[in-house]
Amino acid sequence: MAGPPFHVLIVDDDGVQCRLSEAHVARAGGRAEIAGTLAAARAMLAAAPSRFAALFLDLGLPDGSGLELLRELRAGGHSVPVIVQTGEGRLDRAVEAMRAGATDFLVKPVSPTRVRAALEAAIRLGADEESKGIRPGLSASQDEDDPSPAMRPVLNAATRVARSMVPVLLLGETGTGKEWLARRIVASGARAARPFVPINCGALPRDLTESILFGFERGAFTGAERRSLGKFGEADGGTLFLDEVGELAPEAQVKLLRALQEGEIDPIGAARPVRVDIRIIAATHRDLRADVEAGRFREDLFYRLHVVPIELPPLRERREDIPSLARAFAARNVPGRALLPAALARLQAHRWPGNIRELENAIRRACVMADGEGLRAEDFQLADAWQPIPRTQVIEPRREPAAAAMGVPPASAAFPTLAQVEREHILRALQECGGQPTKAAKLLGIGRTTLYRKLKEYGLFAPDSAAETPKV
Ligand SMILES: Nc1ncnc2c1ncn2[C@@H]1O[C@H](COP(=O)(O)OP(=O)(O)OP(=O)(O)O)[C@@H](O)[C@H]1O
Repeated sequence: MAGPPFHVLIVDDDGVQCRLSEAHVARAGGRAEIAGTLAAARAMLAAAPSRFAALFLDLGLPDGSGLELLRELRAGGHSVPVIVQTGEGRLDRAVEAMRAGATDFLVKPVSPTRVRAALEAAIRLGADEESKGIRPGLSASQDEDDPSPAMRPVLNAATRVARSMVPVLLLGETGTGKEWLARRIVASGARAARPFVPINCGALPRDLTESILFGFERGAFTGAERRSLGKFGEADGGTLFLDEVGELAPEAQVKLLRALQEGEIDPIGAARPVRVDIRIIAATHRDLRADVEAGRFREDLFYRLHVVPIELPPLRERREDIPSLARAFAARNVPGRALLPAALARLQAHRWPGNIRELENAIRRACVMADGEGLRAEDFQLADAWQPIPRTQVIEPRREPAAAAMGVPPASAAFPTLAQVEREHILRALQECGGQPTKAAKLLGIGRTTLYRKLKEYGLFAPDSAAETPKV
């Protein structure tokens, strides 16, 4: 790395590990200093608090855990980037380290490229903070001024991870704002000005997954007329948002794991691997742990992604946020149009199976339909939600087609639109199969992914559909 020489403190009692880390620091253009105990590290940091551009911190030290030192540093307002190193199988400690304010964590044995990427990112982070002052974390916006009790821990967790490099896994039903939160996290971190590349893993065609993710060289295969960077290449230096990560095919899971572990990728047709420096934020509405148990998702990949899980509550559990969100969406559509009290009451009473996305769509539609000054309760045609279906329970037949359900355009009652018919037909298939999506997909002659997409499109995802994940 170019620039003036910098100092890195290696806190580790393992001589071999110290030499390895020292070599990495030297290769990156820095100078390493070594502390074999917590006491030595404390003394060195106290003597020259701003001497070190970064710390490598081992957790198991002769006189205690490295976490103690990390906590002391953060409690004292010290923001030096700290790269924690843990032994294999100690990912629980990594979560703790992250919560204590670690910048990144490496699981030993760790590849040299991964160490180098971590070190360079840490130094950059430190330099950024020096020039800009410590970042305050997520900035406030309408619904964050006074968030609901359900959102408070979410926003706090987001603030904590914003400054670090650790992988974050965002959990929550469809439309709860997982991508929104991912962008907020990135916007207040050191990578704010770097690329944010979202990928919907559920929409990756199997045969093209590798080339879309990792890119290819010109002439790598018939039709490869130009070199392609791939999503990893595009996100280099920035953040990759892996949406619906639970939908990744098994082969793609292996490749993703390698990219995360090694910090390098193999574009198709490339002579050698390419080093990438990427922060990963993944999201899923599924119960990934159950997928691991059922053999659908690789356990090792799960642990790589699940370092800091943050769960977004469904909108029905944060009803206090509905007025501010609704007002913000209304203002975005037609500035100055007020939401009348009866309309707000109606919005607060609805179940919102499609969550914030459904609310946003409902407001957008109401803004188009309404002709008065303000939005009235009658301007919102909110369909009853599809209730979560216990497997044994049969859905009550719906009396009316849900014209205003998310994604279904309004139509005259006399002649339903194609979308309405499709929605009703899907509901009937689910009813026939006791609410099991896999069976319903078979019955409908479509793939499970297509069915999920349609359920999502029509706002039909049951609130605990993640728990209802079908068996493959
Ligand atoms: N707190 C918020 N303030 C304003 N808009 C929000 C907020 N949260 C979510 N949104 C908006 O709601 C919509 C849905 O959010 P988002 O796409 O992030 O959900 P998601 O959980 O990623 O959905 P999916 O699982 O379907 O991909 C987006 O248009 C987003 O901008």
